[in-house]
Amino acid sequence: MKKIILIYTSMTGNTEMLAGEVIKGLEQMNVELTVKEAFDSLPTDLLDYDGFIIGTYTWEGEVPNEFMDFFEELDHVDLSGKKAAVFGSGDSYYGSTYGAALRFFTEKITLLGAEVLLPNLVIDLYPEDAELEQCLEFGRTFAELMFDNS
Ligand SMILES: Cc1cc2nc3c(=O)[nH]c(=O)nc-3n(C[C@H](O)[C@H](O)[C@H](O)COP(=O)(O)O)c2cc1C
Repeated sequence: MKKIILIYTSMTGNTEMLAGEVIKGLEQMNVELTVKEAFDSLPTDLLDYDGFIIGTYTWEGEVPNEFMDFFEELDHVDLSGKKAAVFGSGDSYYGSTYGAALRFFTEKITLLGAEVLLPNLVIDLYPEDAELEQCLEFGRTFAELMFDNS
């Protein structure tokens, strides 16, 4: 069974709602899932899993505080062979920095050797029903692609 860890942070609950649906999608598949919050996680946690999913909002064009140490310490971890995906809530009002934290994560984990299986899923603020459905599909598809890639 494939082992997947989902690590997320959410200040006002939007990314948490998205995470709930991604988790449901993953749970519909035959995977062993661990869920942790960013403040409670270390990049070395990723080494114990076949795949990982990051859920994050964006704060002033940056990775939010709760993920900052994790993000910086990632540089010391070899992610070769790991499958990954990134999702989160942002606010399109912020224009060029809309969902920027997701892009920072994707760029870094790619450089560190991870294979990003899906395009980043950024949702504008609070998710509507159709967007919750997209999150569920995101989780299901991630699990499916992990099997296809093995
Ligand atoms: C001070 C401040 C700065 C923000 N900066 C950005 C930003 O640069 N880019 C973006 O996409 N969203 C930005 N946001 C919006 C949050 O990412 C958005 O509200 C998100 O839904 C919060 O997710 P959460 O509910 O999971 O905490 C900012 C919000 C605040 C209050």
